[in-house]
Amino acid sequence: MMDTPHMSLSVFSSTLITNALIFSTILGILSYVRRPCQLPCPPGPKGYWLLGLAKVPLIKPWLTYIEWGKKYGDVIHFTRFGRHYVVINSLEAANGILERQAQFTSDRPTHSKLDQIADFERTLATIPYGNGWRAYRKLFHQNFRAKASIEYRPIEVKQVHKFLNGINSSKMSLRDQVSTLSQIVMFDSVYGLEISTNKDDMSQHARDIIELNDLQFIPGWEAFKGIPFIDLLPSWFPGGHYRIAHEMLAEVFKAAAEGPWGQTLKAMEEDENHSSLIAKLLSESPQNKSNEEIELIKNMGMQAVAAAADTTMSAICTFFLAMSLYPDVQLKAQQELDTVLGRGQTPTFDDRSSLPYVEAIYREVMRWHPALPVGLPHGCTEDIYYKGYIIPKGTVISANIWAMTHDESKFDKPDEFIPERHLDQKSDINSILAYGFGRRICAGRYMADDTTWFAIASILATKSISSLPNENVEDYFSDGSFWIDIELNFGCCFIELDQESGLQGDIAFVKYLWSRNLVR
Ligand code: HEM
Repeated sequence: MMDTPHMSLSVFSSTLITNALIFSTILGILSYVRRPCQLPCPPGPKGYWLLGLAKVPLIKPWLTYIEWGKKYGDVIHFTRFGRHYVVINSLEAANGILERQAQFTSDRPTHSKLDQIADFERTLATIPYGNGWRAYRKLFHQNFRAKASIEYRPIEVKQVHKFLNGINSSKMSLRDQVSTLSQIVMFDSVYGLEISTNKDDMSQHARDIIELNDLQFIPGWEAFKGIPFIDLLPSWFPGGHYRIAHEMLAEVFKAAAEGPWGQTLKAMEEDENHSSLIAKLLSESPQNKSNEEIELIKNMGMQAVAAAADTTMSAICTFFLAMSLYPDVQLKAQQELDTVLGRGQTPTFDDRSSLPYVEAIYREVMRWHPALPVGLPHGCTEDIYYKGYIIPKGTVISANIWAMTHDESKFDKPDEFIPERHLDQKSDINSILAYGFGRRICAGRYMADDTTWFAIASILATKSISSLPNENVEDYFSDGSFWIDIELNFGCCFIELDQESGLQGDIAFVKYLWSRNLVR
């Protein structure tokens, strides 16, 4: 077989299925045999004997899980290639599993050989639970907790004002401008560096991380990782593309960590007034810093930029979309701003508590279209129990944040954008479900909260958003784990899928690797 894009996809896919079937049957038997059987797993779609579900939903999967939930309940279990998956559809169950049993549900499913090839230990979001995660999370927390995040506000103000000044004259699309804003705030804060567009090399590396990772967040898609020896397959062999993709990720992680790091060290040498988080951390007792500590700081910078890139962009783009569709909401917010601040005045962070309607808009943005509708997958390190069911050790657990923020029993007309629903609620960041759960809750949420709120308030105070061309809201959103492309060209989710099938996802993934010349 030739190592070429011209290889027939049908031959490829049938071989892939055969291999997957053999491997997964073995895995299925092993996992079935070792599965504790005193209690049943939660109900869910069964798929094939031992193999489990051949197909998992890849197109807006959160909607399929809501449908499954109507049949199976709010905790759904399925297996794929011998791996156990649980999807949680309700806040009550998320509290019972991810919060109250957090000591056993705070892992990430990144223990395979492929995960090691990808170097997932470099990012806090993907490093397995344990001492490595604790040290990394501690460093992140010290620099991005509520109090520390206040330090970045002057940069947020500067960059949001720059964004507003350029918004009408920029040659970039609105999405690219918002994407640039989301990243520049982080580059400036962490490294003291400015990017001019989201197409800059440094910026592109951060986005490549997101793109290569996108499907990994969808429950069941990454089940192939458990197939024995998959990391050893040559690139031309069916399934060999997974190794290539994971090697690519390692390269991208490295480039994203080393590039801005090197530039910051240079800037520190050349400019004695250079200020940034990295410079601050390096100047604190530099002689006592071990190589491990230096690596951790370096990786934290890369993680911060990558984590902020598409999430913050998604939230701000969602805000633009909502304002274009709900002009009355926009008017009401502008009246509040005019009354509290005076017409044409831009807000400051000190004004936040005096602007309850603007606050409600921010909270509704986070509810209406959460940036990561199925969050990031948690891993289960022990057998745990919930309402008479067992969730076996090793299960990949996903919180369907979308289902929780569109729960009709809690939110009247959940598909509509109604900020008023938050007006009499206590303003507590920890109640924003879009930031996730338990010990793996978003480590950058205070800064994300500041940046997103400040952008929303400043845009409302200075601009009027007119209507966007498309009537169908869902058309503005991509199908994968990340959201939104205002121009409808699916910039966030790198694969357009036309069928709800795991195999289609694999084929689309191979096509993507070919199209980017990533298959060698
Ligand atoms: C609107 C913007 C953002 C949203 C909606 C968001 C959402 C999330 C979610 C859902 C998770 C997974 C939580 C879980 O596993 O249950 C997460 C993890 C994470 N986020 Fe954010 N995020 C945002 C912005 C940011 C920013 C700006 C940073 C960096 C300063 C950041 C850093 C992280 C990190 C490091 C993790 C991994 C934490 C861990 O695994 O221990 N995020 N985020």
